[in-house]
Amino acid sequence: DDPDKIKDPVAAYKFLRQVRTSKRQRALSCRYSTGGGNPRLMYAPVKEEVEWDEPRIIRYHDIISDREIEILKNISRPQLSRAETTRGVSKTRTAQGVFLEEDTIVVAPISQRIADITGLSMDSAEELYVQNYGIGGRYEPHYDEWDNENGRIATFLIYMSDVQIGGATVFPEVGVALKPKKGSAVFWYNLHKNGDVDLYTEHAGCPVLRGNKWVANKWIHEFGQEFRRPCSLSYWE
Ligand SMILES: O=C(O)CCC(=O)C(=O)O
Ligand SMILES: [Fe+2]
Repeated sequence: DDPDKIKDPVAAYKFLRQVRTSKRQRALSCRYSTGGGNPRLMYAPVKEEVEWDEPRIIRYHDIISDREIEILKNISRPQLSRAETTRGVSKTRTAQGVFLEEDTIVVAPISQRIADITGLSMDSAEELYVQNYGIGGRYEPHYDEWDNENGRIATFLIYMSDVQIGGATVFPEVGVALKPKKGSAVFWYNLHKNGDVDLYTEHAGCPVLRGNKWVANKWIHEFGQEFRRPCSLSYWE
């Protein structure tokens, strides 16, 4: 039963709920990383956990403090409620979101940290996009990038809350479920090195059944990564 073929969203989520942390996922490794010797990370290595190998999905622990999270939520809240009145209701995404300007106190250091951790340039990245899901809030299966020039080469998804029940980020094509864990982030490339979309990166935000889910997305684009992530003609890289 493929969710794409299921038109009824309730049936689709019954399917997605079956996506569970697999044995393979648990066997993958965990280590401290300095981003390949980045001086800003040498004294405070980031705890890195491989959630999946193909596509490579990396979880970074404790990359944002509770204080920073509170500030981000406080900045976002009034703008979220304003967005609600002006926007039509999306059928595939029942969350409220806002892009935060880079020049606010907490946002710039977070971008710098993402650059240090991933080794990628933030020059062509989008502003940090904060989203809040209430009970029942969900995001149906989608790709972050489809077919644009200077597309979203990678996604850095920060969890700004735990969720009591539900709310996992799932990759139905590969069977990975990422449980929101406050202060952690997950990172993956949406594009192969040749620029094609990695079809295994389709993902969804499962409905929040109990609790309140906050995430922040940093979408990183292709331009500026030419020397950081060299392109390749090979499909599989
Ligand atoms: O909320 C999630 O777990 C996923 C969010 C997402 O995929 C997106 O905003 O593009
Ligand atoms: Fe997404």
